[in-house]
Amino acid sequence: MSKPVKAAVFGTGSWGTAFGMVLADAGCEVTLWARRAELAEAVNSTRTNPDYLPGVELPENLRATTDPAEAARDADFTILAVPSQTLRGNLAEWSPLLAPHTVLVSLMKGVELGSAMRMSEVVEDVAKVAPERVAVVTGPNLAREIAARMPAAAVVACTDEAVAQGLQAVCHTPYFRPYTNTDVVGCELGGAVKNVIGLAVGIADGMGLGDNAKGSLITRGLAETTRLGLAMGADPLTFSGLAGLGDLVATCSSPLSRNHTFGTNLGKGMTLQETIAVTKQTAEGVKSCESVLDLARRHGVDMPITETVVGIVHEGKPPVVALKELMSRSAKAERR
Ligand SMILES: NC(=O)C1=CN([C@@H]2O[C@H](COP(=O)(O)OP(=O)(O)OC[C@H]3O[C@@H](n4cnc5c(N)ncnc54)[C@H](O)[C@@H]3O)[C@@H](O)[C@H]2O)C=CC1
Ligand SMILES: O=C(CO)COP(=O)(O)O
Repeated sequence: MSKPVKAAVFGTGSWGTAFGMVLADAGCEVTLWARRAELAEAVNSTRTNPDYLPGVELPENLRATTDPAEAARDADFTILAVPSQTLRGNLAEWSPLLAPHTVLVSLMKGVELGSAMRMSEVVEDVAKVAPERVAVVTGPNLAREIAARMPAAAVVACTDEAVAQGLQAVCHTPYFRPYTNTDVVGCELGGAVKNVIGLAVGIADGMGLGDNAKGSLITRGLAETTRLGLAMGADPLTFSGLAGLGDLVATCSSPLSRNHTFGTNLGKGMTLQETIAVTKQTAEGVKSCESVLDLARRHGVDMPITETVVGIVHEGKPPVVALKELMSRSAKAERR
């Protein structure tokens, strides 16, 4: 019998744990790296992650450690599931420990502040690996639903299709159906920008603006994501797939989305500080809206919804004022 595939998952938060469970259900031997000893101990002794996925029973072939070397040892796939803005520092510590043959896999949906780099670019830069050794998992994958083994499709993207197919094979389960894609740029942009649009839709929901507003924001959000993607060399068709429309719809309709919920709280009138205080998990769009706008400006692309979110979240613009400005922009053709 061949040896089981080994996977290391760095980050024992919601998605790291849930995706670790997917890999374990698909037959991999999975080791989660946790920052806190109490959490690693709880995973190993109770087979649950009480902090991030309470009530979910984790498989036997998944364990946790706080030792990054132990997690990384001999891993065929090294999965990265930490906040986008801490990845660079985290990976600098872990890089020397990685197995030489390992494929690095980003689960993260953000863009680095300052550099405006996508997560796979940060991985290549810090771990000094070629793009063919870096893959991305994205799509409509709310962690709590996956952890409940509710059905979902996903995208595994890598510039090397054979590598994407290898990852697809090791995370395919009866409830998790991954498709391959070689458009890494488009897949990562879809994931990062949908968080910003999720914030916008949440704000609109919190203000009680109705479902027409939601449909309009999702569609125009997808239009500005596609404009940015085209300027960055992505395949526009990626944005009508799971990494684009699929994830936008899930995020913008679900109370499980942290970005959507964050926006809803702002739209209801909470201050930024109050909203941050009640948000226990990573809402990537809060920081990445600034780096997405940075990318848009670098590429000369107009992204009015992203600009509006930055105005509300980082510049203290009242949502009612932002709405008025967005609606009174000069009239345009739908496609240009
Ligand atoms: N939760 C979800 O439904 C999904 C999340 N994602 C993406 O996955 C990434 C991770 O998100 P979640 O697991 O949901 O977040 P989370 O907030 O549930 O967990 C974050 C994890 O990172 C760790 N962490 C926080 N700060 C750290 C630091 N300075 N150094 C090292 N580790 C640190 C935390 O201890 C925790 O284990 C994000 O980019 C998110 O957009 C993608 C798809 C679904
Ligand atoms: O990316 C996600 C679903 O695909 C999770 O969205 P949130 O980070 O907003 O919870």
